[in-house]
Amino acid sequence: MASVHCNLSALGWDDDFAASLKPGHVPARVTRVDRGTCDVLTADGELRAAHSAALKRAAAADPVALPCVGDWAAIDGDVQVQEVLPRKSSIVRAGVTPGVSHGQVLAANVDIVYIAEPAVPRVDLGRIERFLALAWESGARPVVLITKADLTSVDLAEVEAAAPGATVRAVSSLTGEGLEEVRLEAGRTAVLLGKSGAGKSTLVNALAGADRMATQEIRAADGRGRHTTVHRELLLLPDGGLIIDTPGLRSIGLYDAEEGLSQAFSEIEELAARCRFHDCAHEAEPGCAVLAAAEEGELSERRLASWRKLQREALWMASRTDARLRAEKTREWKIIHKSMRGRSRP
Ligand SMILES: Nc1nc2c(ncn2[C@@H]2O[C@H](COP(=O)(O)OP(=O)(O)OP(=O)(O)O)[C@@H](O)[C@H]2O)c(=O)[nH]1
Ligand SMILES: [Zn+2]
Repeated sequence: MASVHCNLSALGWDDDFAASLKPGHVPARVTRVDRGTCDVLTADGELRAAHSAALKRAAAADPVALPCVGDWAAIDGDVQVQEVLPRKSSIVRAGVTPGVSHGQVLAANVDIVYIAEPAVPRVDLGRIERFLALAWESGARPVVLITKADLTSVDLAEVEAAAPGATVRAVSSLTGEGLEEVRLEAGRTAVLLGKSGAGKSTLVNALAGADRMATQEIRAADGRGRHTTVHRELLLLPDGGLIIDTPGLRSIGLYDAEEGLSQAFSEIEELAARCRFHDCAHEAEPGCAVLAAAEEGELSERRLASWRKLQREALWMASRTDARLRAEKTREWKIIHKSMRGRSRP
C-alpha cells in the first residue's frame, strides 16, 4: 500500500482526499474531460473512465458535480466515475447560458494559479486584475507571470501595484529567464490562465522539456518506475509538479467573486473601511477615504476605475444568478435561523 500511496501523493493526493473516499472506490486524478468520459491517472497508470448513472443523476441536479480537470474522481471496479471528491479549490468563471448565470469550473484542486500576461504589445493591467479576482476567489495562490520578457523590458513595479499580495515575475520561454522560479514542488498543482497567445503552451513545453505529450515516469518510493502517458490538460512535469494548461479564454466573467475582488483590491478595501459612512458608495460622499486617496494621488485613477468596473460586473452577475438557487439559499438560511431562535427560547 505504501508505494501506491506514494504514487498518489505525486499526483497531489493527500489525507483530506483519502478521508472522503468511500470503501471500494479507487482514487483517480482527472487529466482531461470529454462528454460522458474523462481521462484519469491512477496509481496504476492512465485510464479512461465513463460517468456512472449515479454521477449523471447528481450532475442533472447540479452541473458542478461533473468532473473537471484536476478533480479527484472516485472510480469503481467498472472504471466508472461514481463521484467527484470534495474540491480543495476550484477556478470558477461565469458560465454563459442566456438569462441565467451559473458557475463553470475550469480547474480543480489547484495550489497555484499562474496568470500569464504577455509583455507585448503591452501589459494589460485590467486583465491581470480580473484574473487575480478569479484566482483569489479560488483559494489558490496567484502568481503573475509576464511572459515573452525577452521582447521588451518590463516594469514589474507597475504590475506589482496592480497585484497586491501576489508574486509577480518576468519570464521568457525562449531564453529561460525566470523559469527556475516557476518550478513546482512534487505533488503541487498549478493552472495556467491567460488570453490566447499569451504563451501558455510554450511555457508548459519549456517546463516539461522536450518530452511533453510523450511517456512520462511517475517514480514510486520503492524505486519501481511506472510509465504513464500524460497528455493534454493536466500534465505531470519531469521534476514532480502538475500543471494544467487551459485554452486561451476569450471571456472570463467573474462569478461569485466578491471575496476575490476584495483581495485583488485589498488596498482599496482598506481605504473603504475608513470612510465616514459605512455604506459609502465612494462616489461623492463626504469623508470618503477612497476618493480622498484618489485625489491625493495615493490611489491611481486607473486602479479605482478598474475596481469599480469589476464590482459592477460582479453585482450584475449576482443579480442574474438563478433565482431558484437564491430562493433555496434564503429558505435554508431561514430554517437555520428559526432553529437557532427556537434553541435560545426557554
Ligand atoms: N519571443 C517569445 N515568444 C514567445 C514566448 N512564448 C511564446 N511565444 C510565442 O507566442 C505565440 C503564442 O504562444 P502560445 O504558447 O501558443 O500561446 P498560448 O497562450 O498557449 O495560446 P492559446 O493556446 O491560444 O491559448 C507563439 O508564436 C510563441 O512562439 C517567449 O517567451 N518569447
Ligand atoms: Zn467612500
